[in-house]
Amino acid sequence: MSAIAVSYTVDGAADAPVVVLSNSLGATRGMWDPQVPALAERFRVVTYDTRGHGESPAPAGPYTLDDLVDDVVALMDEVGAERAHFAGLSLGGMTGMRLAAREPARVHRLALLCTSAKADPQGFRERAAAARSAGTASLASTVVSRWLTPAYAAAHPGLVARLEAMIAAADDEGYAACAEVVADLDLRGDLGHITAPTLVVSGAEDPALPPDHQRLIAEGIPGAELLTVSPGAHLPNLEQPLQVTGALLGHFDAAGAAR
Ligand SMILES: O=C(O)CCC(=O)CC(=O)O
Repeated sequence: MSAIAVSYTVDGAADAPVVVLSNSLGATRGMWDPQVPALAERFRVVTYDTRGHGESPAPAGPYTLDDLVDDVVALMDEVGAERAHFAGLSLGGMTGMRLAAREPARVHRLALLCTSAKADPQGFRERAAAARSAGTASLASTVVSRWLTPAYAAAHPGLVARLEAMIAAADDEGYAACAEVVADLDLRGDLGHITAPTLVVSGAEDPALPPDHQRLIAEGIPGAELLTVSPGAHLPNLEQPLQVTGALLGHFDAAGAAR
């Protein structure tokens, strides 16, 4: 399958270095709302909806991880970014690892949040089957229970409701095809080929992709740094926005300091 034109938003000065932000399974680019304003003070921030999500097209599956990477490369071409910093969470991080390994010249610095080089294939195949048979709404409350720690969710019922609605609005087939991408991938052989300076972020209480997954990534990518956010579950950028935004700013700003 060739690249599709994904839906995206650009914030920040036109001549600033570009940062691309990539969403997790079931989310949209709106998941980066807590990060965009601060990042956009120093960077040209491109957020997009992975195919099958949000306002992007949901072509019939199957998709491969390389299809998702092709979409990012086309997006970078579209916004005129020969090279960009890239941050991705979970599925977005998987896209980022493959992008950085396959197209090293296109990635300046990489941030990988709550992601995995090899996830549980059976669980994601079951998730895909459930999305197809009962719709993404049937998954929403279980998935959100992994995105936030129980205490934070209890204190933020409005956020929980918005996140559940976001998942319920995801295209059933698009979600399923992306879940199968996660089921099929094995990026362990790619890690040693990633040359972009890399920050890996874990949520200490992430029940979806626990910190062991990120430790393996950090050990496999030469020179990678590992940060654990606590308390934090699968979407610590929502629960600990200041810490996660600060870590991204520090990591991407280091490019300027090193110049
Ligand atoms: O979040 C992702 O992109 C993949 C892992 C996942 O679906 C975790 C979850 O929401 O349960």
